[in-house]
Amino acid sequence: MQHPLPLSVYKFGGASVKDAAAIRNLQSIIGQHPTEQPLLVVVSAMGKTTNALEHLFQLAHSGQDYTEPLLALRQFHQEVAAELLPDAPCNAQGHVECGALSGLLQELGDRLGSVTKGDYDRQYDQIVSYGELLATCVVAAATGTQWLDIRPLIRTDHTWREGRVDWPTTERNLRDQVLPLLAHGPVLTQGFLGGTSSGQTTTLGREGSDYTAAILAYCLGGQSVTIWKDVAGLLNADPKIFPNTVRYPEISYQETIEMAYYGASVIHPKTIKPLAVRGIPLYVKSFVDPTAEGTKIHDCKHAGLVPAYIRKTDQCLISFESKDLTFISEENLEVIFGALAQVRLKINLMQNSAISFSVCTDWHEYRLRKLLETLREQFTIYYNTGLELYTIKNYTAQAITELTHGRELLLEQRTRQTFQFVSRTTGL
Ligand SMILES: Nc1ncnc2c1ncn2[C@@H]1O[C@H](COP(=O)(O)OP(=O)(O)O)[C@@H](O)[C@H]1O
Ligand SMILES: N[C@@H](CC(=O)OP(=O)(O)O)C(=O)O
Repeated sequence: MQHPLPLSVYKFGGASVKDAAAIRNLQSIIGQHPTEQPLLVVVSAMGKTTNALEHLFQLAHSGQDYTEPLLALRQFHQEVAAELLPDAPCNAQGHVECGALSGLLQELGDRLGSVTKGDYDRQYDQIVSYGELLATCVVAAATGTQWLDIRPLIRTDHTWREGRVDWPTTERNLRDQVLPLLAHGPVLTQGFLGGTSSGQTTTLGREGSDYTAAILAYCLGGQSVTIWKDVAGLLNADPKIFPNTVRYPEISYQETIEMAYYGASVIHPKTIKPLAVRGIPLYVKSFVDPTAEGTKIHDCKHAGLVPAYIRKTDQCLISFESKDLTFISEENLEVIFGALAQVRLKINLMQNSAISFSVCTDWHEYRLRKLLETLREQFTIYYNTGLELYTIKNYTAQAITELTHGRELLLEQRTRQTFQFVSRTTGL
């Protein structure tokens, strides 16, 4: 079944649903969408709920008491629901009836109670996914949109915490199940979530709701995706870190993919590819000023973009030296790459010299420990933690001088468009 009019996909992240006032603002934004045009809305967990769920899961997994933080999470959702739905009836416990909210909160408590030792990543997904389920329940009730459980539709493999999408099955599921619903008005669903063939919940990687919006637009033939943020659009740097930022009115998929890859946290790195493949434009707009222009990301050419600055914190620089002072050969590199892939440490930057090979990765203590266990026999390994990785895209000599001034550079690298360095954390 094909929808007769072009479909728009809107995505609202944690900041845009952080409390009742933010959800009313969301309601006003979707209310301005032409009623005759199909709209699919993707919503993330409210505010910092995903962090709170991670914390709850860690407590449960390590056998510690989680009663208070669970109560706080319950109360937060119930209070927001009560504020948004003042006329709704209350249940036997005195909580406002808000779709499946009470049932989901009960389920979350039960699941936390049955967390067992081991099997960390699979159990993480079963718990942390409640953020999006709870948020969509509240937002759908408040906005009168159709609530959709996305987990049986976005099919992934069993890579817990970073499910890999089975595109043909997902496309078939979405077309069969979602297109008929869109004919009856806006549909609202969860970002970040998927499900396996055996019906278990997976997550798509932290901050993965942008990616969900792209999956939906790709599979359903969307005409555009709009992600609503607390910034004016895609800027040349994170305004929370760098002063005097500049907005890009339009920018290519290619430039954006590179910025996201280097760590610009405004867009999840996996978001762009599905959109580029089907030529679907991505708009980044401000939920604070919804009529402002924002940024259009599409297939365009531009000359002379201003330099973009990206900082990745919590970095670790690992250096491998061959024990017998032989050269770093292809055989050695194969072993190192294999071990990095096995422990799921992603390389953010790498460099080799005759007897040493260095990689900069995100800091994950447990994964690094496993890496050291695997490679200790074969290599002498040094590592530094508490580092930052800076990238300047489309750099100028002046941009490099200003950013590196007064810093000790542990490693630097330059291509024609990109300058990167690793330094100790000092702040800007
Ligand atoms: N290049 C950039 N342009 C705009 N915002 C950026 C950029 N890089 C990082 N950010 C940060 O991204 C934030 C918005 O993304 P995020 O917090 O993930 O939103 P949400 O979770 O609400 O979807 C902004 O508040 C800003 O601090
Ligand atoms: N709630 C998830 C997924 C997500 O994308 O969130 P946000 O849109 O708020 O970045 C997370 O915090 O990782």
